[in-house]
Amino acid sequence: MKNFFPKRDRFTEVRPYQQTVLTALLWFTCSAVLCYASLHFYLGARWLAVAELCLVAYAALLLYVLHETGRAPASNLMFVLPFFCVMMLSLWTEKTGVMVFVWVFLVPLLSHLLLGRWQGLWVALVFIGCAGAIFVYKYGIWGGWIGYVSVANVLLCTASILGFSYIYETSREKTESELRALALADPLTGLANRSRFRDVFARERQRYLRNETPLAMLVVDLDHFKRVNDDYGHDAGDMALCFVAELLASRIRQTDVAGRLGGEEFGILLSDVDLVHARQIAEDLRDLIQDRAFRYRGKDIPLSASIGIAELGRDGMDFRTLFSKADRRLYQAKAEGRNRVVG
Ligand SMILES: Nc1nc2c(ncn2[C@@H]2O[C@H](COP(=O)(O)OP(=O)(O)OP(=O)(O)O)[C@@H](O)[C@H]2O)c(=O)[nH]1
Repeated sequence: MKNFFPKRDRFTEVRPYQQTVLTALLWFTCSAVLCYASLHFYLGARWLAVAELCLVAYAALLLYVLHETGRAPASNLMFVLPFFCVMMLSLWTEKTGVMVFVWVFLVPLLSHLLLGRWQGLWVALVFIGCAGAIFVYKYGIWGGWIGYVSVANVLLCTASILGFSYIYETSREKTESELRALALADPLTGLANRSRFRDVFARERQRYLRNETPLAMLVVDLDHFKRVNDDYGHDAGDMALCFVAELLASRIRQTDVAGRLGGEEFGILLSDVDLVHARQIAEDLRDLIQDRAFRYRGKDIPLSASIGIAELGRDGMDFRTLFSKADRRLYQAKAEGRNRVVG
C-alpha cells in the first residue's frame, strides 16, 4: 500500500508513551533525588545537594503543569538534559564513591525512551563519554590488567545497553509508523481514509478561524464506474481506483490532502485555495483523469470524473454542511451529463 501522507504529518504528535515515561521520571526525581539531596547535604557535598534540590523543584513544577494543564514540555530534552547534568555533577563530586557510576547505565535507556532513536543516541553518546572522562580523571585506570578488564566490562555493558535500546527504538518506530499508516489510510489506495480526512478538515478549520486561510473541499466521483467492474471485473475496478488515487495525489500539493471517502468517491482538501482557484484545480484533475488512459491487460479503459466544490465559510462552517454542499454540486454535475465540475 502506498503512503500518500505528507511527511510533516507522520510524526508530529506527542507520543503518549513518552509522556508516561517522563511522568515516571519526574516522580522518581521528586522522591529518590530528594533523598539523595539530603544525604549529600549530610555528607558535605553542598553544591551537589543544591543542584539536586533545584532539579527536584523543577520536576515538581513540571508535574504540577502536567497535572493542571495536561501539557507536557515542548521537548523532553528540557528535563533530560538537566537530569543528566546533575547526574554528571554527582559523578564528579569527591564525596561520592565509585559505585555512583552504576547510574550511567540509565543514560542510554532513558535517552532512547524519552528522546527517540537519533536524538536519544546522540545524547546518550555525549553523556556516556562525559561519564567515562570523569571516571578516568577521578580514578585513572588502576590495578594493572584487572583494572583494564573491569573498565572494559563496564564499557561493554554500557555499549550493549546503548545498542539494545537503539535497536528496540528503531523497531518500535517502524511498527508505530506501519500501524499509523494502517489506521489512517484507505487500505486499497493508500490515500487518507474518511476519519483521517475529517481530522485534517478540523485542523484546517482552526487555521481558517485563526488566520482566515481559505479552504476548498472537492468531492470527486468516477463516472459510470459500475461499467468498469461489470465489463472488466472487480480487480480491474480496484486497479482503476488506485490509478485515480495516484493521479489525484500527484496533482495536489504536499499541504493538501486527498482521501477516499467510500466506493468510487474521493475527497480533496485544498489548503489556502479560494473557490476560483479551486475550480481551476478541479478542471485540471478532471482533464487528468480523462486524458491519462488507464491500461488493463493491454486495453485502454476510459475514465472520467464529476467534481463538486464547496468553500469553507461561504458554503458552511462544519464538515457535514460543507460536504453535503460539495456532494449536492457533484450530483448536479452528474445530472448535467457527467465529466464536469460544479462549484
Ligand atoms: N472494484 C471496486 N468497485 C467498487 C468499490 N467500491 C465501490 N465500487 C463499485 O462502484 C460502483 C458504483 O456504482 P454507482 O454508484 O452505480 O455509480 P457509477 O456506476 O459510477 O455511476 P455514476 O456515479 O452515476 O456515474 C459499484 O459497482 C460498486 O460496486 C471498490 O472498492 N472496488
